Amino acid sequence: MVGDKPRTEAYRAAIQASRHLFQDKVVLDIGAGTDSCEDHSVGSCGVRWASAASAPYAIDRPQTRAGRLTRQPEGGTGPVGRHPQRGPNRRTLNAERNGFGDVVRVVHGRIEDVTLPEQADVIVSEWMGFYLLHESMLDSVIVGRDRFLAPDGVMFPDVARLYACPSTLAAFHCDQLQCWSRPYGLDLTAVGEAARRSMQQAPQVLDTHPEELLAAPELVLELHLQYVTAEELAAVTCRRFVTVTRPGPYRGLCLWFECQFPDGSRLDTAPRAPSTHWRQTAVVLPTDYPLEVDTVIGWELTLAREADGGRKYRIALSMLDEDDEHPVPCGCAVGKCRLIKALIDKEDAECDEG
Ligand SMILES: C[S@@+](CC[C@H](N)C(=O)[O-])C[C@H]1O[C@@H](n2cnc3c(N)ncnc32)[C@H](O)[C@@H]1O
Repeated sequence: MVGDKPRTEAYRAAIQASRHLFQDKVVLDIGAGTDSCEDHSVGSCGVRWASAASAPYAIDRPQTRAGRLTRQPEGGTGPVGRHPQRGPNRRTLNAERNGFGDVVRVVHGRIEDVTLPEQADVIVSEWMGFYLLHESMLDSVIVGRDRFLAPDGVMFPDVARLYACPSTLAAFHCDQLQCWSRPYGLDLTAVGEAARRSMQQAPQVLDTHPEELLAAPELVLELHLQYVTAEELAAVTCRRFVTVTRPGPYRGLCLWFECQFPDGSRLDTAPRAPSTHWRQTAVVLPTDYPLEVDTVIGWELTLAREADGGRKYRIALSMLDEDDEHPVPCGCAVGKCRLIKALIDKEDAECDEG
């Protein structure tokens, strides 16, 4: 993840642009560690804000090998250092080698279980999973927010949005499915069909090209991290009708997200943005639907948390009939939807003027 430059740079730039939010503040980094080296001390984001905050707490789950990189006092097993008000502190090699050994307060534990001596002015976290919600730790961040964020505190990032768009999934189709049609003059389409069936069971993580998108992207979900609740994340259903702007075979829905920081900057994982480790996610349809420009198509996407209490989601995608009820407002080209949208836009403009 540290190697994911667009991700890490987005946090770095946003933190630098918001130094006033961190200056002399109590800051909590939930999930501060880096999984890759199992130094659950201070990851790439944490070390960057540590210099500005007066009390940066770096929290991550205890791992068996965490102690290896956590510096202990000569011959002892306890934490190093004791802050007069804030109590004992662990020093870690990451924090130390970046000059913040005495500043960062490392807490090993789940955010759900740890205790802190004070409330936080800012909560920083990089919690996003594939298509935002998959195996995401947002539920834990919500618990952390409710336990530790001061009433006028700030979430960092503060908004997250999930988008979806019908796609040809052309590159993916070529790599994973088409290759089975006539390799070496043999008809192996049965293997391709089986592969496509298995893809219905799980969303596919892949890089897509903007030219594979068949219509304008639609906003599926907008989360305001200050307020969102775990209950709201249990099941998300989105119905959309869109007008096709590019002809091609419709093979599935492409999903991606963006996160917005308090300074307005964004971490964008769209097909047009530099690739991140999240890439995009495809929900693959059972068969191809050839589409012409100006066709109106409808889809319904449901993301439902698995009943086992884990962090996984079940995704279902279905096609809607053009005559099914359209949401209001709807961005498609059907006359009725255009009219309603024009009326709503007019009312909004009048409100803004008034
Ligand atoms: C994406 S990684 C963090 C990356 C790191 N902040 C960086 O900048 O490189 C997410 C981290 O959250 C931690 N985590 C997941 N659930 C947690 C919880 N309930 N409490 C504390 N940490 C948690 C994981 O152990 C993992 O290290």
